[in-house]
Amino acid sequence: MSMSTSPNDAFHHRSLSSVEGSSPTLRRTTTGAVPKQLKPFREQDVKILLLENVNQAGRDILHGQGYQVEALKSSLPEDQLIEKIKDVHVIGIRSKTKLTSRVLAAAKNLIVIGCFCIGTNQVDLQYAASHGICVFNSPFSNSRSVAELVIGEIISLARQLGDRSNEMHQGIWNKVSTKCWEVRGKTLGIIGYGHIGSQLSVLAESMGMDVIYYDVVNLMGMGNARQVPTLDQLLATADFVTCHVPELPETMDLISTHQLETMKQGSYLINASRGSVVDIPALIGAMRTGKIAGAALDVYPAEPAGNGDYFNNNLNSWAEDLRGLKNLILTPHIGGSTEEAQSAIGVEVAEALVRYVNEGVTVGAVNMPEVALRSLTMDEPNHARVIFIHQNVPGVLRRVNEILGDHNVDKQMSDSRRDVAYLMADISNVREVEVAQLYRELESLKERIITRILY
Ligand SMILES: NC(=O)c1ccc[n+]([C@@H]2O[C@H](COP(=O)([O-])OP(=O)(O)OC[C@H]3O[C@@H](n4cnc5c(N)ncnc54)[C@H](O)[C@@H]3O)[C@@H](O)[C@H]2O)c1
Ligand SMILES: O=C(O)[C@H](O)COP(=O)(O)O
Repeated sequence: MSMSTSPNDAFHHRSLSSVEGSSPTLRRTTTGAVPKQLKPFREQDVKILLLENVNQAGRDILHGQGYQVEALKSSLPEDQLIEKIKDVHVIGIRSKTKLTSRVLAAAKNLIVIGCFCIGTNQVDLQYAASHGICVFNSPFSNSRSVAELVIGEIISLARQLGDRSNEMHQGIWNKVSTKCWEVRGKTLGIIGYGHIGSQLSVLAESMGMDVIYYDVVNLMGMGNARQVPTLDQLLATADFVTCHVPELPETMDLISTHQLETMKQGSYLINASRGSVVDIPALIGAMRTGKIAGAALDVYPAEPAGNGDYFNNNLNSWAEDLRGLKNLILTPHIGGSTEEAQSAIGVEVAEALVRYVNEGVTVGAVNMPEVALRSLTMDEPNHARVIFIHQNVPGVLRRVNEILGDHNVDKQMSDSRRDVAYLMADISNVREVEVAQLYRELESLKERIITRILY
């Protein structure tokens, strides 16, 4: 049957969503049945691609819904990603997979992205929003893990633990105390006092450190920690400087030659935020002169796609210079890699994806307005939930409500964020043929980005 000839057929095939140029593939569960929850399609038709070894706890939740889940251990090169993303309705990634506008343009069926991590800099959030693709992350489930790693690094740098351990592995006994320090009484300077920075502040104070921090926002300090007005003041005062800012144009090379010169002689630098935040050639220079006595890096401008890949000059031209430095701890982006953090993130993001796919709820989204209506129950038979993502321009709500006005609208919520608006409405006592008509009318509005009708 041709899809364009039958309203029912168009409705069936497009009941999850319609994106310009997509090939609709999803169908409803059973014709005419009273849904227990809003399930607009057979769950087994929902295709999910998970990259970068998303935790089992998250995979179990998605499998538990009956979705088709393909999980890969590493990220994919762009050409392979473009091929794979064409088909899927949901993609789950971590920090390495770059979802650029070029990649997303190929994702014709995609309705939602789950970042199973904190950072969302790897996704073109604006492009995604303007194409009706919702993005979720896990804003703080790995914050504690990062803070604990940094505490370990502060002590390791102060005691040159990495070097002593390497020497012992080579059979060399080298017992030294020169330039090895207690951390008690030393000053920790935290750049970016958000979820991670503030956790770290508490842990550092409990070891007897003085804590200062610099942030673009005015924030209350934990314990005795105090905010300083300028980055230069922090750099000139701290014995240990640690970066916990997001990747933004303003944080690119936040620590470069001038900042390293401003730091105290023999101080230490830690970066577990993003690789773009520290100018690594400048750091190499400062460590060679002894200005910086030690450093710990967990993140790099370019990172290998998966385990077993090389970290060398082919990836970053200075990698081998870096590897030759003393008292430098290099870790492969493991700040958030603990069992606790990964399973918590897996559950949190997978649940957000399920809520979005099944109920259209955007609470916690990072690029869409946050909209929720309570779940429908058995007491509300023959309901349909209309989701209309549209351009945020005057007059659309009036036109949408003219269309919905022929039905009994039980509840409705609408909100906007920048250029994109999200409307959700539950209508009752609606027959399938009416829903199909409703769908077509909403789709005909020129401001429409995506229409979904869940029933
Ligand atoms: N290494 C890892 O595995 C790992 C794990 C989690 C997060 N991260 C990175 O750490 C970053 C910080 O995480 P978070 O959860 O603490 O984020 P957050 O958003 O809670 O805090 C970031 C803080 O940085 C501040 N900030 C922004 N721009 C700034 C600037 N130019 N100068 C000073 N302060 C600035 C913000 O105001 C905010 O208070 C994340 O964006 C992510 O990139 C890395
Ligand atoms: O943004 C984050 O949460 C961290 O950088 C961790 O990223 P990962 O999940 O890729 O290890």
